[in-house]
Amino acid sequence: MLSPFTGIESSGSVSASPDDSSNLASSSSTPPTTVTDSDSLHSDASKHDVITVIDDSTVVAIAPALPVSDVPSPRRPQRARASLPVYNLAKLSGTSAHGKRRAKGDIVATRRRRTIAGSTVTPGDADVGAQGQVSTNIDALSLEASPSKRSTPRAQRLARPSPRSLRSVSRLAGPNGGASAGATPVSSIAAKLSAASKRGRITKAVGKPVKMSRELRRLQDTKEFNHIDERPVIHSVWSNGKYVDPNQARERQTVRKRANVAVAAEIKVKEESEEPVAQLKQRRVKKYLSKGLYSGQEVTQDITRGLTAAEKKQLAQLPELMPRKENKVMPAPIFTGFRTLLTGRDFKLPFHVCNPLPPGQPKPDEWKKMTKNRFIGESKEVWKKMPHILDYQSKCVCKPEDGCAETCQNRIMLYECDDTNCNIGRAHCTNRAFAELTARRNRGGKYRVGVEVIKTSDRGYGVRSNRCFEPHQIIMEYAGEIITEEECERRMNEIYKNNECYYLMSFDQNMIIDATTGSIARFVNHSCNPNCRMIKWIVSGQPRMALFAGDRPIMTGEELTYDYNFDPFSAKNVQKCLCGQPNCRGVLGPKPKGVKPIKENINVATKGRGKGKGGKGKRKLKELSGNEQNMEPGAKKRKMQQSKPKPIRTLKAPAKELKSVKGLKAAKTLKPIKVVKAKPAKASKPKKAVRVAKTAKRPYSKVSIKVKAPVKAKRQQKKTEISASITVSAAAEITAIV
Ligand SMILES: C[S@@+](CC[C@H](N)C(=O)[O-])C[C@H]1O[C@@H](n2cnc3c(N)ncnc32)[C@H](O)[C@@H]1O
Repeated sequence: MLSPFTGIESSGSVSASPDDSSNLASSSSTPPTTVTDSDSLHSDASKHDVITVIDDSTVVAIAPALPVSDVPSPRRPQRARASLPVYNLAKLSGTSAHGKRRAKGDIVATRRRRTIAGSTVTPGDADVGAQGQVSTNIDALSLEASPSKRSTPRAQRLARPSPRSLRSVSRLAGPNGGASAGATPVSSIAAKLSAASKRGRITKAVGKPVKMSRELRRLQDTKEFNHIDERPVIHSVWSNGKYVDPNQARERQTVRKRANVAVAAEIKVKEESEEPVAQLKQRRVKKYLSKGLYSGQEVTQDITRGLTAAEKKQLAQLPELMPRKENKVMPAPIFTGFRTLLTGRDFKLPFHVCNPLPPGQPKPDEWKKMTKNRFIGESKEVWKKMPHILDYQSKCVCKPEDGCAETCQNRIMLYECDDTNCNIGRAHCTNRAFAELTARRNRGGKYRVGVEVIKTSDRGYGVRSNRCFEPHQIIMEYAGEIITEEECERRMNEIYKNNECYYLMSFDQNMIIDATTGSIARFVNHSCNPNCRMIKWIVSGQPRMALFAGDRPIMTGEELTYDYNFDPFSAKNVQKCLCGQPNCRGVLGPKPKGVKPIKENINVATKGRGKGKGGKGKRKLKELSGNEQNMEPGAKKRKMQQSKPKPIRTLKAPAKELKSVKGLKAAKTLKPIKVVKAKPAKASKPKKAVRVAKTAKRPYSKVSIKVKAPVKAKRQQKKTEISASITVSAAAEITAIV
C-alpha cells in the first residue's frame, strides 16, 4: 500500500524524480524511449541547478484529483533510490541563522519545507505539494519566455523547464493529450503564479515570473540573499580527524612565531659569537707565485745575428752574456727596471733592517767614554788659551751666495766660521762643521750620531757607520784627555806598558790627546785606502780634531777608516797592515826602504810641495827636533804662530797654490790675515818634543801619524797637510829614538 506521498513519488509525475539525474547519467548508454526522456536527454542543466518553487496554496487541490493509480507511468520501471539528496535552501542562502519568522499570518509550524525532491513534505501537505508541482510544471510549459528576457545565466537556468516538469505536464495531460480532471485548475494556478511573479524576483521557466515563497521574498533584500558577505567566512578546519579551533590555532601560531623569533635571535647571537672562529676556519691559505710573470721565457732572438766573428767573440766575453747557472730566483716582470727609473724615487732602508749588527757583539771593556777634550795635569797651565786670537780679528770676505764654500779663507785655513769671523752669518754659512756636529748630537739618537763600534775579525775593534754621510761631512770628534808630553811618557812607562794598543795622538801646542778615556773615534782603524780623514780645525780659537768623510760619500754599514800615516822612526816598529785594500802598503806606516811606496796613499800636499817619497818620518823628526830649514819661510812663521808643526805648511801651501790655480785675489786676501800678522817664532815646543824622544830606553816606539786634510778648493793643488801625531806603542822593545 502506498501512502499519498509514496504514491506520488512512485508515479514520478508529481515530484521531481531523482531518476532525472540517472537519465542524464545514462544518456549515453540508453536511447530515449519517451518524449520526456528525450527532453530530459536534451537538457543540459543538472538537476541541482533547478529550483522548483511551489506555492503552497496552489498545491492543495491537485493531489486528491490525481489518483496515483490513474496516472500511467510512461517510464519503464526503475528501482527506487535508497536515499535522496536534500537541499536546505535556507542554509544554502545563508539565512538559516535567522530562524523561523512569523509575519503577516504565516504559520511557520504548518509551512512546508521546500525541497527539490519534495521528500520533506509533511503528510498533510502531500496533495498540496503535488498541486504546486503541477502548477509549476504548467508554468514551465508556457513558452512565452524569450532569450532576450533571460537577463542572466542564473535567470536562464531558472527559466529553463526541467525535464521533470515536462514529464509531469505530459502525464497531467493524459495519454490522449487532453486535460484530465486535474487540468481544470491549471489556468487559475497560472494566473496565480503570474500575479506572484510581479512581486517575486525570481522568474521561472519561459520568462514567466514564478512566485517566491514568502520567506524568500522577505529575505530577498538581505545581504545573505544576495550573497554579500560582510563577515569573513570562517571555515572549520579538521586535521587528522580532529577539529581545529581557529582561536587556539591562532594562539598556537603566535606562540610558535615568538618561539621562532627567539630561536632566530639565539642563532644570530651564537653566530656572532662564533664568527671569529668561523673566520679562522675559513681563512684561505695564501698561494704564492713560484715564478714571475715572464719566468721561463726563452730568448727568441739571436742577438749575434749579423755580427762578424770578431764582434761575436767580443760579445761573448761580456760578463753579462757569459753562460751562467740558471737563476732560480723569481725574476722581475719585464720593463720593471725601466719603469722604476721613470717612476721611482730615492729612499733609504732603515739601518736596522738592511744592516743590523750581528748578535753577540762584544763591547769594549775598560773604555770610558768622553766626548769633550779635558785638560789633565799641567796641560791646562801650559796650554795657551787663545793662541789664534789675532786670526779672529778679521772676517772672511764671502758673500751670502758663496755660503763660505771652497773659497772661504776660514775654510782654507781650517778655521771654522762663527759669529766673530764670518761675514755672511749663520743662515748662509756652510763652514760650521763642529757646530753642526754639536747640534746633531744634541738632537740625540744613535742614528744621528751615526757610528757604532764593531768587532773586526783581525784588527780588534773598529767603527762603522749606521747612516750615510756626504763627502767631507763631519762624522765625529776625536776627543780625550789632553796631556803634556811628560805625562804621556809617564803613562806609557807606567800605565800602558803592557798594552797592545795605545790611543795617543799628537795634538796642538805639543800636547797629546790620550783617548784611552775618550770618544768613540779612538776605535777607528787604519786603511791604506781610507774613506775618512782625521783633521784638526780651529774652532772658536781652539784646536779640535775630528773625523770627516773623504771625497766620496759613505754608505750605511761601511767601516770607517783613515790613514794613520804612521812614522815608525824605526823599522822595528813597523806593524803589519791588515786593511786588505788593493793598494795596501803592507805596513801601518810608509813602505819600508827599498820598496816603492804606493803613491795614491801619499799625501797630495806633500807631492805638491815637491817633497820626497817616504820622507815623512824624516820630516817629522826634523820638525820634532826643530830642524825646519826645509820648510817654507811663511810656513815657519805660521808654525811658530800656532805652535803646531803641520798647519804651518798648510797655511803656506794654499797661499802659494791659490796664486796659480784659483786666482790671486783669494791668495792676497789670505796674506794679511794669516801670514803677515804672524808672531815671532817660538821654537821651544818642537825641541821639547825632541827631548822627550831622546829619553833613554823605552819599552815602546814613538810613532808619528800624519793626517792629511785636503781643502775643497782645487783639491789636488790646494790640499793642505794637517799633521797630527799619534803615539802608538809597539810590542817590540826598542832603544831610544835618535
Ligand atoms: C787606535 S787603535 C784602533 C782600534 C783598535 N783596533 C782597538 O781594537 O782598539 C790602533 C791599533 O789598531 C790596530 N790596527 C788598526 N788598524 C789596523 C790595520 N789596518 N791593520 C792591522 N792592525 C790595525 C793596531 O794594532 C793599531 O795599533
